[in-house]
Amino acid sequence: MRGVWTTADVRSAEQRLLAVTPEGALMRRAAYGVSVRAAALLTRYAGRVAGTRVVLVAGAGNNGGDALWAGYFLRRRGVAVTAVLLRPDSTHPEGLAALRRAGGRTGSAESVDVAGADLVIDGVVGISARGPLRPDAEAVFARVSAPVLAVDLPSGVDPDTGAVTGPAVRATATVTFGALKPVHVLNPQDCGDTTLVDIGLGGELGEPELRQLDAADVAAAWPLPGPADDKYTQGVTGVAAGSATYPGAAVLAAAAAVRATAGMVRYAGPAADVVRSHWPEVVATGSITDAGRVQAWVVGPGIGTGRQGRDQLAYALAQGVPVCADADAITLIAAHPDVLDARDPATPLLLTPHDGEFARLTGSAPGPDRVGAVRRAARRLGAVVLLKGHRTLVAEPGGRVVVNRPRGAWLATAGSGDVLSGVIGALLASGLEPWLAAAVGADVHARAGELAARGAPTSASGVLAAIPDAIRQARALAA
Ligand SMILES: NC(=O)C1=CN([C@@H]2O[C@H](COP(=O)(O)OP(=O)(O)OC[C@H]3O[C@@H](n4cnc5c(N)ncnc54)[C@H](OP(=O)(O)O)[C@@H]3O)[C@@H](O)[C@H]2O)[C@@H](O)CC1
Ligand SMILES: [K+]
Repeated sequence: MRGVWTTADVRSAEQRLLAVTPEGALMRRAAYGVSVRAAALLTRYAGRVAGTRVVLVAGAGNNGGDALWAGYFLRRRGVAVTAVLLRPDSTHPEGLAALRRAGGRTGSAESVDVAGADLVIDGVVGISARGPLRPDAEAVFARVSAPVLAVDLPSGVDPDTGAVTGPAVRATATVTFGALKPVHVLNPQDCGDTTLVDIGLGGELGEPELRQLDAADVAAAWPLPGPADDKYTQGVTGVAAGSATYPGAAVLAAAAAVRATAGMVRYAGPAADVVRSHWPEVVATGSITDAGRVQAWVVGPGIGTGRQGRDQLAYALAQGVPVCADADAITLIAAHPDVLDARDPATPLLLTPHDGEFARLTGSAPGPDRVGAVRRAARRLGAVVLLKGHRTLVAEPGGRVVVNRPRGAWLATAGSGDVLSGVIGALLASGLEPWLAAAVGADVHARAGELAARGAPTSASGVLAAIPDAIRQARALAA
Protein backbone atom coordinates (compact mmCIF):
# COMPACT_ATOMS: atom_id res chain seq x y z
CA MET A 1 0.00 0.00 0.00
CA ARG A 2 1.40 3.40 -0.92
CA GLY A 3 0.95 6.19 1.59
CA VAL A 4 0.17 9.82 0.83
CA TRP A 5 0.84 12.56 3.38
CA THR A 6 -0.54 16.10 3.77
CA THR A 7 1.71 19.12 3.43
CA ALA A 8 1.42 19.67 7.20
CA ASP A 9 2.64 16.09 7.83
CA VAL A 10 5.50 16.55 5.38
CA ARG A 11 6.51 19.91 6.80
CA SER A 12 6.73 18.65 10.35
CA ALA A 13 8.61 15.51 9.26
CA GLU A 14 11.03 17.76 7.35
CA GLN A 15 11.58 19.92 10.41
CA ARG A 16 12.61 16.88 12.45
CA LEU A 17 14.90 15.65 9.69
CA LEU A 18 16.41 19.11 9.08
CA ALA A 19 17.42 19.28 12.73
CA VAL A 20 19.75 16.30 12.27
CA THR A 21 20.93 16.94 8.69
CA PRO A 22 23.74 19.23 7.53
CA GLU A 23 22.53 22.61 6.23
CA GLY A 24 21.31 22.46 2.64
CA ALA A 25 21.79 18.70 2.25
CA LEU A 26 18.09 17.90 1.82
CA MET A 27 17.63 20.58 -0.79
CA ARG A 28 20.63 19.43 -2.78
CA ARG A 29 19.38 15.84 -2.66
CA ALA A 30 15.95 16.98 -3.85
CA ALA A 31 17.41 19.20 -6.56
CA TYR A 32 19.74 16.51 -7.82
CA GLY A 33 16.64 14.32 -8.30
CA VAL A 34 15.03 17.13 -10.29
CA SER A 35 18.10 17.44 -12.51
CA VAL A 36 18.13 13.70 -13.23
CA ARG A 37 14.48 13.79 -14.30
CA ALA A 38 15.12 16.94 -16.32
CA ALA A 39 17.96 15.23 -18.18
CA ALA A 40 15.69 12.28 -18.97
CA LEU A 41 13.02 14.64 -20.33
CA LEU A 42 15.59 16.53 -22.41
CA THR A 43 16.83 13.25 -23.89
CA ARG A 44 13.27 12.28 -24.71
CA TYR A 45 12.03 15.58 -26.13
CA ALA A 46 15.21 17.24 -27.46
CA GLY A 47 17.27 14.13 -28.21
CA ARG A 48 20.23 15.23 -26.04
CA VAL A 49 21.18 16.91 -22.77
CA ALA A 50 24.34 18.96 -23.42
CA GLY A 51 23.62 21.97 -25.60
CA THR A 52 19.92 22.19 -24.74
CA ARG A 53 18.25 25.22 -23.16
CA VAL A 54 16.40 25.07 -19.86
CA VAL A 55 14.43 27.91 -18.28
CA LEU A 56 13.81 27.85 -14.54
CA VAL A 57 10.91 29.82 -13.10
CA ALA A 58 11.85 30.49 -9.49
CA GLY A 59 9.59 31.88 -6.77
CA ALA A 60 10.52 33.22 -3.36
CA GLY A 61 10.76 30.04 -1.31
CA ASN A 62 12.60 26.77 -1.06
CA ASN A 63 10.74 25.46 -4.10
CA GLY A 64 12.56 28.11 -6.10
CA GLY A 65 15.74 27.07 -4.27
CA ASP A 66 15.27 23.50 -5.51
CA ALA A 67 14.87 24.76 -9.07
CA LEU A 68 18.02 26.89 -8.86
CA TRP A 69 20.08 24.03 -7.45
CA ALA A 70 18.70 21.75 -10.18
CA GLY A 71 19.91 24.41 -12.64
CA TYR A 72 23.36 24.18 -11.05
CA PHE A 73 23.47 20.39 -11.62
CA LEU A 74 22.20 20.79 -15.21
CA ARG A 75 24.91 23.40 -15.96
CA ARG A 76 27.46 20.77 -15.02
CA ARG A 77 26.00 18.58 -17.78
CA GLY A 78 26.45 21.29 -20.42
CA VAL A 79 22.91 22.66 -20.39
CA ALA A 80 22.36 26.40 -20.95
CA VAL A 81 20.29 27.43 -17.92
CA THR A 82 18.46 30.72 -17.43
CA ALA A 83 16.35 31.49 -14.38
CA VAL A 84 13.36 33.82 -14.39
CA LEU A 85 13.36 35.31 -10.89
CA LEU A 86 9.82 36.21 -9.90
CA ARG A 87 10.96 37.80 -6.62
CA PRO A 88 14.56 38.94 -7.28
CA ASP A 89 14.91 40.40 -3.78
CA SER A 90 13.88 37.25 -1.96
CA THR A 91 15.23 34.49 -4.17
CA HIS A 92 16.83 31.57 -2.35
CA PRO A 93 20.38 32.96 -1.85
CA GLU A 94 22.43 29.75 -1.82
CA GLY A 95 20.57 28.34 -4.82
CA LEU A 96 21.07 31.54 -6.76
CA ALA A 97 24.76 31.71 -5.87
CA ALA A 98 25.25 28.07 -6.92
CA LEU A 99 23.55 28.63 -10.27
CA ARG A 100 25.62 31.72 -10.97
CA ARG A 101 28.81 29.96 -9.93
CA ALA A 102 28.09 27.24 -12.48
CA GLY A 103 27.57 29.81 -15.24
CA GLY A 104 23.78 29.99 -15.17
CA ARG A 105 22.08 33.26 -16.09
CA THR A 106 19.16 35.09 -14.54
CA GLY A 107 16.66 37.54 -15.93
CA SER A 108 13.27 39.07 -15.55
CA ALA A 109 10.05 37.58 -16.88
CA GLU A 110 10.19 39.93 -19.87
CA SER A 111 13.84 39.49 -20.79
CA VAL A 112 14.15 35.68 -20.81
CA ASP A 113 13.41 33.73 -24.00
CA VAL A 114 10.86 31.39 -22.42
CA ALA A 115 9.38 30.34 -25.76
CA GLY A 116 12.78 29.08 -26.97
CA ALA A 117 13.37 26.68 -24.07
CA ASP A 118 13.68 22.93 -24.56
CA LEU A 119 12.38 22.39 -21.03
CA VAL A 120 10.87 24.66 -18.37
CA ILE A 121 11.28 23.88 -14.67
CA ASP A 122 8.49 25.15 -12.44
CA GLY A 123 9.93 26.26 -9.11
CA VAL A 124 7.30 28.94 -8.44
CA VAL A 125 5.82 27.45 -5.31
CA GLY A 126 5.71 24.09 -3.52
CA ILE A 127 4.04 22.88 -0.36
CA SER A 128 3.48 26.42 0.96
CA ALA A 129 1.23 27.19 -2.02
CA ARG A 130 -2.07 28.93 -1.55
CA GLY A 131 -4.45 29.63 -4.42
CA PRO A 132 -3.85 29.78 -8.15
CA LEU A 133 -0.81 31.09 -10.02
CA ARG A 134 -0.33 34.81 -9.56
CA PRO A 135 -0.43 37.03 -12.67
CA ASP A 136 3.37 37.36 -13.03
CA ALA A 137 3.89 33.59 -13.09
CA GLU A 138 0.79 33.08 -15.21
CA ALA A 139 2.21 35.45 -17.85
CA VAL A 140 5.46 33.49 -17.97
CA PHE A 141 3.74 30.12 -18.39
CA ALA A 142 1.47 31.53 -21.09
CA ARG A 143 4.61 31.78 -23.27
CA VAL A 144 5.77 28.21 -22.64
CA SER A 145 5.53 25.66 -25.41
CA ALA A 146 8.16 23.21 -24.11
CA PRO A 147 7.50 20.34 -21.68
CA VAL A 148 7.27 21.49 -18.06
CA LEU A 149 8.89 19.71 -15.13
CA ALA A 150 7.24 20.69 -11.85
CA VAL A 151 9.34 20.83 -8.70
CA ASP A 152 7.39 19.06 -5.94
CA LEU A 153 4.02 19.92 -7.50
CA PRO A 154 2.58 22.00 -10.34
CA SER A 155 2.27 25.56 -9.06
CA GLY A 156 -1.27 26.89 -8.78
CA VAL A 157 -2.73 23.48 -7.93
CA ASP A 158 -3.77 23.02 -4.30
CA PRO A 159 -1.24 20.65 -2.69
CA ASP A 160 -3.73 19.06 -0.28
CA THR A 161 -6.82 18.71 -2.45
CA GLY A 162 -5.48 18.78 -6.01
CA ALA A 163 -8.13 21.41 -6.78
CA VAL A 164 -7.55 23.98 -9.52
CA THR A 165 -9.42 27.21 -8.92
CA GLY A 166 -7.66 29.47 -11.44
CA PRO A 167 -4.52 29.58 -13.55
CA ALA A 168 -2.18 26.68 -12.80
CA VAL A 169 0.79 24.90 -14.29
CA ARG A 170 0.03 21.75 -16.25
CA ALA A 171 3.18 19.68 -15.94
CA THR A 172 4.56 17.00 -18.21
CA ALA A 173 6.21 15.47 -15.18
CA THR A 174 6.63 16.18 -11.49
CA VAL A 175 9.44 15.30 -9.11
CA THR A 176 8.40 15.24 -5.49
CA PHE A 177 10.42 14.62 -2.36
CA GLY A 178 10.13 12.48 0.73
CA ALA A 179 6.47 11.53 0.34
CA LEU A 180 3.62 11.69 -2.13
CA LYS A 181 1.22 14.51 -1.32
CA PRO A 182 -2.54 14.45 -2.04
CA VAL A 183 -2.15 16.52 -5.23
CA HIS A 184 -0.17 13.71 -6.85
CA VAL A 185 -2.90 11.12 -6.49
CA LEU A 186 -5.94 13.39 -6.65
CA ASN A 187 -4.85 15.41 -9.67
CA PRO A 188 -2.48 13.32 -11.77
CA GLN A 189 -3.70 15.14 -14.90
CA ASP A 190 -1.83 18.30 -13.88
CA CYS A 191 1.17 16.52 -12.33
CA GLY A 192 1.93 14.37 -15.35
CA ASP A 193 4.21 11.49 -14.53
CA THR A 194 5.23 11.81 -10.86
CA THR A 195 8.52 10.52 -9.49
CA LEU A 196 9.30 10.36 -5.80
CA VAL A 197 12.84 11.15 -4.64
CA ASP A 198 13.78 9.68 -1.29
CA ILE A 199 15.25 12.36 0.96
CA GLY A 200 15.10 10.20 4.07
CA LEU A 201 11.74 11.40 5.44
CA GLY A 202 10.34 7.89 5.74
CA GLY A 203 11.02 7.32 9.41
CA GLU A 204 9.63 10.73 10.37
CA LEU A 205 6.21 10.29 8.78
CA GLY A 206 3.23 9.11 10.83
CA GLU A 207 -0.10 7.72 9.63
CA PRO A 208 -0.77 8.59 5.99
CA GLU A 209 -3.62 10.87 4.99
CA LEU A 210 -4.49 8.64 2.04
CA ARG A 211 -3.59 5.20 0.84
CA GLN A 212 -3.32 3.70 -2.60
CA LEU A 213 -3.51 -0.02 -3.28
CA ASP A 214 -0.82 -1.86 -5.21
CA ALA A 215 -1.50 -4.95 -7.27
CA ALA A 216 0.04 -6.90 -4.39
CA ASP A 217 -2.62 -5.57 -1.98
CA VAL A 218 -5.39 -6.52 -4.38
CA ALA A 219 -3.96 -9.98 -4.97
CA ALA A 220 -3.46 -10.57 -1.24
CA ALA A 221 -7.02 -9.53 -0.42
CA TRP A 222 -8.75 -11.33 -3.29
CA PRO A 223 -10.56 -14.40 -1.92
CA LEU A 224 -9.28 -17.68 -3.32
CA PRO A 225 -11.08 -20.95 -2.68
CA GLY A 226 -9.19 -23.47 -0.59
CA PRO A 227 -9.40 -27.26 -0.92
CA ALA A 228 -11.99 -27.45 1.86
CA ASP A 229 -14.27 -24.76 0.40
CA ASP A 230 -17.63 -25.35 -1.20
CA LYS A 231 -20.09 -22.95 -2.82
CA TYR A 232 -21.43 -21.82 0.55
CA THR A 233 -18.23 -21.40 2.50
CA GLN A 234 -16.86 -18.89 -0.02
CA GLY A 235 -19.76 -16.61 0.77
CA VAL A 236 -23.17 -16.33 -0.82
CA THR A 237 -23.91 -12.93 -2.35
CA GLY A 238 -27.49 -11.65 -2.38
CA VAL A 239 -28.47 -9.16 -5.08
CA ALA A 240 -31.68 -7.13 -4.85
CA ALA A 241 -31.69 -5.02 -7.99
CA GLY A 242 -33.60 -4.15 -11.13
CA SER A 243 -37.28 -4.21 -11.94
CA ALA A 244 -39.48 -6.07 -14.42
CA THR A 245 -39.37 -3.05 -16.73
CA TYR A 246 -35.66 -2.40 -16.23
CA PRO A 247 -33.97 -5.75 -15.69
CA GLY A 248 -30.57 -4.58 -16.93
CA ALA A 249 -29.27 -3.46 -13.55
CA ALA A 250 -30.27 -6.80 -12.04
CA VAL A 251 -28.48 -8.78 -14.74
CA LEU A 252 -25.31 -6.68 -14.52
CA ALA A 253 -25.05 -6.64 -10.70
CA ALA A 254 -25.79 -10.36 -10.32
CA ALA A 255 -23.43 -11.27 -13.16
CA ALA A 256 -20.64 -9.15 -11.69
CA ALA A 257 -20.97 -11.05 -8.42
CA VAL A 258 -20.82 -14.32 -10.39
CA ARG A 259 -17.69 -13.17 -12.19
CA ALA A 260 -16.00 -11.91 -9.04
CA THR A 261 -15.94 -15.01 -6.83
CA ALA A 262 -16.42 -18.70 -7.13
CA GLY A 263 -19.16 -18.83 -4.46
CA MET A 264 -22.90 -18.66 -4.99
CA VAL A 265 -25.09 -15.75 -6.02
CA ARG A 266 -28.76 -15.35 -5.14
CA TYR A 267 -30.96 -12.83 -6.88
CA ALA A 268 -34.21 -11.54 -5.42
CA GLY A 269 -36.60 -9.26 -7.25
CA PRO A 270 -38.98 -8.75 -10.14
CA ALA A 271 -36.35 -9.47 -12.80
CA ALA A 272 -35.77 -13.07 -11.61
CA ASP A 273 -36.74 -14.66 -14.94
CA VAL A 274 -34.49 -12.41 -16.99
CA VAL A 275 -31.56 -12.89 -14.61
CA ARG A 276 -32.00 -16.67 -14.66
CA SER A 277 -32.21 -16.79 -18.45
CA HIS A 278 -28.94 -14.86 -18.81
CA TRP A 279 -27.10 -16.41 -15.88
CA PRO A 280 -28.40 -19.90 -15.08
CA GLU A 281 -25.89 -20.21 -12.25
CA VAL A 282 -27.76 -17.52 -10.25
CA VAL A 283 -30.41 -18.82 -7.87
CA ALA A 284 -33.22 -16.35 -8.53
CA THR A 285 -36.47 -15.72 -6.67
CA GLY A 286 -39.13 -13.07 -7.00
CA SER A 287 -39.11 -11.81 -3.43
CA ILE A 288 -36.29 -10.89 -1.10
CA THR A 289 -38.04 -12.56 1.81
CA ASP A 290 -37.76 -15.93 -0.02
CA ALA A 291 -34.15 -15.49 -1.04
CA GLY A 292 -32.57 -17.70 1.62
CA ARG A 293 -29.42 -17.08 3.57
CA VAL A 294 -26.67 -14.88 2.18
CA GLN A 295 -23.46 -13.44 3.66
CA ALA A 296 -23.91 -9.99 2.12
CA TRP A 297 -26.57 -8.04 0.27
CA VAL A 298 -26.20 -5.70 -2.68
CA VAL A 299 -29.30 -3.52 -2.76
CA GLY A 300 -30.31 -0.71 -4.99
CA PRO A 301 -29.44 -0.66 -8.68
CA GLY A 302 -32.71 -0.16 -10.53
CA ILE A 303 -35.02 -0.99 -7.60
CA GLY A 304 -36.80 2.36 -7.86
CA THR A 305 -37.45 4.79 -5.07
CA GLY A 306 -40.99 3.68 -4.22
CA ARG A 307 -42.51 1.44 -1.58
CA GLN A 308 -41.17 -1.80 -3.07
CA GLY A 309 -37.57 -0.59 -3.17
CA ARG A 310 -37.86 0.74 0.36
CA ASP A 311 -39.13 -2.60 1.64
CA GLN A 312 -36.29 -4.45 -0.08
CA LEU A 313 -33.74 -2.12 1.47
CA ALA A 314 -35.26 -2.35 4.95
CA TYR A 315 -35.32 -6.14 4.72
CA ALA A 316 -31.68 -6.37 3.63
CA LEU A 317 -30.60 -4.00 6.40
CA ALA A 318 -32.30 -6.16 9.03
CA GLN A 319 -30.48 -9.43 8.17
CA GLY A 320 -27.35 -8.82 10.21
CA VAL A 321 -25.04 -9.19 7.18
CA PRO A 322 -23.01 -6.49 5.40
CA VAL A 323 -25.00 -4.42 2.92
CA CYS A 324 -23.72 -2.57 -0.13
CA ALA A 325 -26.35 0.11 -0.84
CA ASP A 326 -26.07 1.59 -4.32
CA ALA A 327 -28.04 3.85 -6.66
CA ASP A 328 -31.77 3.92 -5.73
CA ALA A 329 -30.96 2.56 -2.25
CA ILE A 330 -28.86 5.68 -1.63
CA THR A 331 -31.66 7.94 -2.79
CA LEU A 332 -34.03 6.04 -0.50
CA ILE A 333 -31.70 6.45 2.49
CA ALA A 334 -31.40 10.17 1.71
CA ALA A 335 -35.19 10.58 1.54
CA HIS A 336 -36.02 8.26 4.47
CA PRO A 337 -33.09 8.19 6.88
CA ASP A 338 -35.27 6.20 9.27
CA VAL A 339 -34.86 3.19 6.98
CA LEU A 340 -31.42 2.81 8.55
CA ASP A 341 -33.10 2.13 11.90
CA ALA A 342 -33.62 -1.44 10.69
CA ARG A 343 -29.89 -1.93 10.80
CA ASP A 344 -28.05 -3.28 13.79
CA PRO A 345 -25.28 -0.64 14.15
CA ALA A 346 -22.75 -3.48 14.17
CA THR A 347 -23.85 -4.54 10.66
CA PRO A 348 -21.47 -3.04 8.13
CA LEU A 349 -23.01 -0.66 5.61
CA LEU A 350 -21.26 0.44 2.47
CA LEU A 351 -22.61 3.25 0.30
CA THR A 352 -21.43 3.89 -3.26
CA PRO A 353 -22.68 7.35 -4.32
CA HIS A 354 -21.74 9.42 -7.32
CA ASP A 355 -21.64 13.18 -6.76
CA GLY A 356 -25.39 13.72 -7.18
CA GLU A 357 -26.26 10.90 -4.78
CA PHE A 358 -23.63 12.16 -2.35
CA ALA A 359 -25.29 15.58 -2.35
CA ARG A 360 -28.67 13.99 -1.68
CA LEU A 361 -27.22 11.87 1.09
CA THR A 362 -25.27 14.55 2.93
CA GLY A 363 -27.05 17.75 1.90
CA SER A 364 -24.09 19.16 -0.02
CA ALA A 365 -21.96 18.35 -3.05
CA PRO A 366 -18.46 17.00 -2.33
CA GLY A 367 -16.85 20.31 -3.42
CA PRO A 368 -13.13 20.75 -4.09
CA ASP A 369 -12.00 18.90 -0.94
CA ARG A 370 -13.38 15.51 -1.91
CA VAL A 371 -11.26 13.63 0.63
CA GLY A 372 -12.51 15.79 3.49
CA ALA A 373 -16.10 15.47 2.27
CA VAL A 374 -16.07 11.69 1.97
CA ARG A 375 -14.28 11.28 5.30
CA ARG A 376 -16.88 13.42 7.08
CA ALA A 377 -19.74 11.53 5.42
CA ALA A 378 -18.33 8.14 6.47
CA ARG A 379 -17.94 9.33 10.04
CA ARG A 380 -21.41 10.85 10.22
CA LEU A 381 -23.20 7.91 8.60
CA GLY A 382 -21.18 5.26 10.42
CA ALA A 383 -20.67 3.60 7.03
CA VAL A 384 -17.99 3.00 4.47
CA VAL A 385 -18.54 5.53 1.70
CA LEU A 386 -17.19 4.98 -1.80
CA LEU A 387 -17.39 8.27 -3.69
CA LYS A 388 -17.29 7.58 -7.42
CA GLY A 389 -15.33 9.81 -9.71
CA HIS A 390 -12.29 10.01 -11.89
CA ARG A 391 -10.48 9.37 -8.61
CA THR A 392 -12.72 7.02 -6.66
CA LEU A 393 -12.33 7.47 -2.90
CA VAL A 394 -13.23 5.00 -0.18
CA ALA A 395 -13.54 6.25 3.39
CA GLU A 396 -14.34 4.35 6.56
CA PRO A 397 -15.79 5.86 9.74
CA GLY A 398 -12.40 5.63 11.49
CA GLY A 399 -10.92 8.11 8.99
CA ARG A 400 -8.84 5.93 6.67
CA VAL A 401 -9.24 6.81 2.99
CA VAL A 402 -8.13 4.88 -0.07
CA VAL A 403 -7.79 6.63 -3.40
CA ASN A 404 -8.10 4.61 -6.55
CA ARG A 405 -5.39 4.67 -9.22
CA PRO A 406 -6.36 6.36 -12.46
CA ARG A 407 -7.03 4.01 -15.34
CA GLY A 408 -8.65 6.20 -17.96
CA ALA A 409 -12.24 7.40 -18.12
CA TRP A 410 -13.69 4.44 -20.02
CA LEU A 411 -15.68 3.32 -17.00
CA ALA A 412 -18.02 6.30 -17.34
CA THR A 413 -20.55 4.16 -19.20
CA ALA A 414 -24.14 3.17 -18.42
CA GLY A 415 -24.43 0.19 -16.11
CA SER A 416 -20.82 0.37 -14.96
CA GLY A 417 -21.92 1.20 -11.40
CA ASP A 418 -24.16 -1.90 -11.30
CA VAL A 419 -21.12 -4.01 -12.14
CA LEU A 420 -19.10 -2.34 -9.38
CA SER A 421 -21.74 -3.01 -6.75
CA GLY A 422 -21.91 -6.69 -7.75
CA VAL A 423 -18.15 -7.06 -7.43
CA ILE A 424 -18.11 -5.35 -4.04
CA GLY A 425 -21.05 -7.47 -2.86
CA ALA A 426 -19.17 -10.65 -3.72
CA LEU A 427 -16.11 -9.45 -1.79
CA LEU A 428 -18.24 -8.53 1.22
CA ALA A 429 -19.84 -11.97 1.13
CA SER A 430 -16.42 -13.57 1.16
CA GLY A 431 -15.73 -11.83 4.46
CA LEU A 432 -13.43 -8.95 3.45
CA GLU A 433 -13.75 -5.96 5.72
CA PRO A 434 -16.02 -3.45 3.94
CA TRP A 435 -13.39 -0.76 3.48
CA LEU A 436 -11.04 -3.21 1.79
CA ALA A 437 -13.87 -4.85 -0.17
CA ALA A 438 -14.81 -1.45 -1.62
CA ALA A 439 -11.22 -0.44 -2.39
CA VAL A 440 -10.24 -3.78 -3.90
CA GLY A 441 -13.54 -3.99 -5.81
CA ALA A 442 -13.01 -0.50 -7.24
CA ASP A 443 -9.47 -1.41 -8.27
CA VAL A 444 -10.49 -4.58 -10.12
CA HIS A 445 -13.47 -2.78 -11.68
CA ALA A 446 -11.15 -0.06 -12.99
CA ARG A 447 -8.67 -2.64 -14.28
CA ALA A 448 -11.54 -4.44 -16.02
CA GLY A 449 -12.63 -1.15 -17.59
CA GLU A 450 -9.14 -0.53 -18.90
CA LEU A 451 -8.77 -4.07 -20.24
CA ALA A 452 -12.21 -3.97 -21.87
CA ALA A 453 -11.60 -0.61 -23.49
CA ARG A 454 -8.00 -1.00 -24.73
CA GLY A 455 -8.23 2.49 -26.24
CA ALA A 456 -11.81 2.44 -27.54
CA PRO A 457 -15.20 2.84 -25.90
CA THR A 458 -16.50 -0.15 -24.00
CA SER A 459 -19.77 -0.99 -22.22
CA ALA A 460 -20.82 -2.37 -18.86
CA SER A 461 -21.08 -5.81 -20.47
CA GLY A 462 -17.52 -5.41 -21.71
CA VAL A 463 -16.35 -4.47 -18.21
CA LEU A 464 -18.21 -7.45 -16.80
CA ALA A 465 -16.56 -9.84 -19.25
CA ALA A 466 -13.12 -8.46 -18.37
CA ILE A 467 -13.40 -9.03 -14.60
CA PRO A 468 -11.59 -12.41 -14.62
CA ASP A 469 -8.74 -10.93 -16.69
CA ALA A 470 -8.55 -8.00 -14.28
CA ILE A 471 -8.18 -10.39 -11.33
CA ARG A 472 -5.55 -12.37 -13.27
CA GLN A 473 -3.70 -9.16 -14.07
CA ALA A 474 -3.52 -8.04 -10.44
CA ARG A 475 -2.40 -11.51 -9.34
CA ALA A 476 0.23 -11.74 -12.09
CA LEU A 477 1.65 -8.30 -11.27
CA ALA A 478 1.88 -9.27 -7.62
CA ALA A 479 3.54 -12.64 -8.27
N1 LIG B 1 11.92 21.99 4.01
C1 LIG B 1 12.84 21.21 3.44
O1 LIG B 1 13.68 20.66 4.06
C2 LIG B 1 12.82 20.94 2.02
C3 LIG B 1 11.93 21.63 1.19
N2 LIG B 1 11.95 21.44 -0.10
C4 LIG B 1 11.26 22.32 -1.00
O2 LIG B 1 10.73 23.44 -0.32
C5 LIG B 1 9.39 23.66 -0.72
C6 LIG B 1 8.63 24.42 0.31
O3 LIG B 1 9.30 25.62 0.45
P1 LIG B 1 8.73 26.85 1.29
O4 LIG B 1 8.08 26.35 2.51
O5 LIG B 1 9.86 27.79 1.43
O6 LIG B 1 7.62 27.46 0.39
P2 LIG B 1 7.27 27.48 -1.16
O7 LIG B 1 6.30 26.38 -1.45
O8 LIG B 1 8.51 27.53 -1.95
O9 LIG B 1 6.47 28.85 -1.29
C7 LIG B 1 7.16 30.05 -1.14
C8 LIG B 1 6.25 31.22 -1.04
O10 LIG B 1 5.48 31.38 -2.21
C9 LIG B 1 4.37 32.22 -1.93
N3 LIG B 1 3.15 31.69 -2.55
C10 LIG B 1 2.13 31.01 -1.97
N4 LIG B 1 1.21 30.65 -2.85
C11 LIG B 1 1.64 31.12 -4.05
C12 LIG B 1 1.10 31.06 -5.34
N5 LIG B 1 -0.05 30.43 -5.59
N6 LIG B 1 1.80 31.63 -6.35
C13 LIG B 1 2.97 32.24 -6.11
N7 LIG B 1 3.54 32.31 -4.88
C14 LIG B 1 2.88 31.78 -3.86
C15 LIG B 1 4.26 32.31 -0.45
O11 LIG B 1 4.73 33.53 0.01
P3 LIG B 1 3.87 34.89 -0.01
O12 LIG B 1 4.19 35.52 -1.34
O13 LIG B 1 2.43 34.51 0.10
O14 LIG B 1 4.37 35.64 1.13
C16 LIG B 1 5.18 31.17 0.00
O15 LIG B 1 5.72 31.35 1.27
C17 LIG B 1 8.90 22.29 -1.00
O16 LIG B 1 7.75 22.29 -1.81
C18 LIG B 1 10.09 21.69 -1.70
O17 LIG B 1 10.10 22.09 -3.05
C19 LIG B 1 12.92 20.52 -0.68
O18 LIG B 1 14.04 21.27 -0.97
C20 LIG B 1 13.27 19.39 0.24
C21 LIG B 1 13.75 19.91 1.51
K1 LIG C 1 6.38 23.96 -8.28
